[in-house]
Amino acid sequence: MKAAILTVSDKGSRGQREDSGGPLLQQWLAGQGVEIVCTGMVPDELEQIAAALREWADHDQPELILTTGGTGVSPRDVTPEATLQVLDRLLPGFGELMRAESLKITPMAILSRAVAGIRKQSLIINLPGSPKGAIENLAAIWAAVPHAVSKIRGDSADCDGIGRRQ
Ligand SMILES: Nc1ncnc2c1ncn2[C@@H]1O[C@H](COP(=O)(O)OP(=O)(O)OP(=O)(O)O)[C@@H](O)[C@H]1O
Ligand SMILES: Nc1nc2c(c(=O)[nH]1)N[C@H]1C(S)=C(S)[C@@H](COP(=O)(O)O)O[C@H]1N2
Repeated sequence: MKAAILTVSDKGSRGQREDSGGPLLQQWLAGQGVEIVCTGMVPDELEQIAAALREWADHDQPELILTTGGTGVSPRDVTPEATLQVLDRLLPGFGELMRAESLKITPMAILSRAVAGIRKQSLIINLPGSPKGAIENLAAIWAAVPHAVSKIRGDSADCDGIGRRQ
């Protein structure tokens, strides 16, 4: 599986804060055997976020595109709106499960407006900006990702018993 990671951060883009979220996600994904083919950082600007997602989904075509940051309630948090602009199809369950699992960790999980969905052949998932939060959310939904990306690409794998909790 190939993946891309987009860090959405005003401070990071201004060089005011080292992006620790992006590299941590790369490390976690490498542990799952995922090849990182694109990484990038943009400020919390809707058009820039949307342009990066379109570019990667339409040209680089990684199976998985993760964003980290900008999913909260701060005035400049617009990652979900940018993501919805570029999606062909919405996958509500990813955001639902991320919030449900995160609520077991922090009540602040209700502040996450993260969305996920499909653009062409890429699965796009929003993660929160805090590095710890990003990993927690990714781990919460990871069991469904390999099957999701194979079905998005038209593989005929059937769904019976896939990832069933033991
Ligand atoms: N607790 C944290 N520790 C380290 N880095 C963080 C933390 N929270 C956020 N970041 C970095 O900021 C990025 C954007 O996350 P978030 O949207 O929460 O930032 P912010 O705090 O709203 O401010 P900004 O958008 O200016 O970075 C993250 O991808 C990560 O690189
Ligand atoms: N698992 C988990 N989910 C989490 C968090 C966290 O620390 N752990 N942070 C919450 C907080 S404080 C916010 S503001 C929202 C959105 O974060 P973002 O604005 O950094 O994207 O994610 C929420 N979801």
